[in-house]
Amino acid sequence: MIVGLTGSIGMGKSTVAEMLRRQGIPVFDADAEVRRLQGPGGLLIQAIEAMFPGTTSASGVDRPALGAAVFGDAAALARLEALVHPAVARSRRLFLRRYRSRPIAVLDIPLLFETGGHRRLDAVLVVSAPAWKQRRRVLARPGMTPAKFARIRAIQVPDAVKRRSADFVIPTGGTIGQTRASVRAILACLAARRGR
Ligand SMILES: CC(C)(COP(=O)(O)OP(=O)(O)OC[C@H]1O[C@@H](n2cnc3c(N)ncnc32)[C@H](O)[C@@H]1O)[C@@H](O)C(=O)NCCC(=O)NCCS
Ligand SMILES: Nc1ncnc2c1ncn2[C@@H]1O[C@H](COP(=O)(O)OP(=O)(O)OP(=O)(O)O)[C@@H](O)[C@H]1O
Repeated sequence: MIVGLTGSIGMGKSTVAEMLRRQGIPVFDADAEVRRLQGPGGLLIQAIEAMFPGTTSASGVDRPALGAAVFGDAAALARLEALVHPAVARSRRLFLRRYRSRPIAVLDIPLLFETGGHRRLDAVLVVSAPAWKQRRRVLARPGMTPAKFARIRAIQVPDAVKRRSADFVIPTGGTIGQTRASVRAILACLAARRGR
């Protein structure tokens, strides 16, 4: 069973992904893959430098600089995505091949709905918290500003739409313990579905 995990900025994807890993479930982390491809010696560095001059150095992509170039400029973001997404898709295929004998493998993909990947999955999990909590969490991050947060929110599929399209919503507005309990309940439900 291939299960997608997604949610908007700061909703708790990484936190839930870690909980799933602790249950022994393989989780593909699309964001980590992007970081690897853009990090020191990463495969995409040269192409990104050619497209966005001055945004890379020996230590890889200067993420705040690249973010400033693409968040708020739809055409620039589309060009970057056209470079990054096929490379991530390749790694995802390798991951799925590697874990194909497992009962469940999870794909943690921030842009699952934005890229239409949800159509090829057996189930989609969406992490969701009230907008004010999302805002408070994100603005507490170093380097984040209200303007940058607004630009990112504007290009993401809204939380309400994601929730409507989910097979399971994982509420992340409460305590970590509550989130962990709902993750466990969903895993039990997926196991029961598999057995049917
Ligand atoms: C522009 C980059 C370098 C900025 O990096 P930075 O560390 O400052 O931000 P980070 O990656 O943590 O993203 C911040 C938030 O924006 C969201 N976000 C990132 N890229 C996109 C995008 N193309 N569309 C919508 N939201 C996005 C993330 O999910 C996250 O919620 C980086 O986000 C990037 O390379 N994005 C393009 C690749 C991509 O689409 N990645 C997302 C999923 S694979
Ligand atoms: N009940 C909860 N469930 C999940 N996260 C919680 C909860 N309560 C508080 N948090 C906090 O909210 C933050 C969520 O951040 P996390 O990095 O998991 O989000 P994300 O969706 O992966 O973000 P991004 O899209 O920016 O990568 C963490 O700091 C986490 O500790």
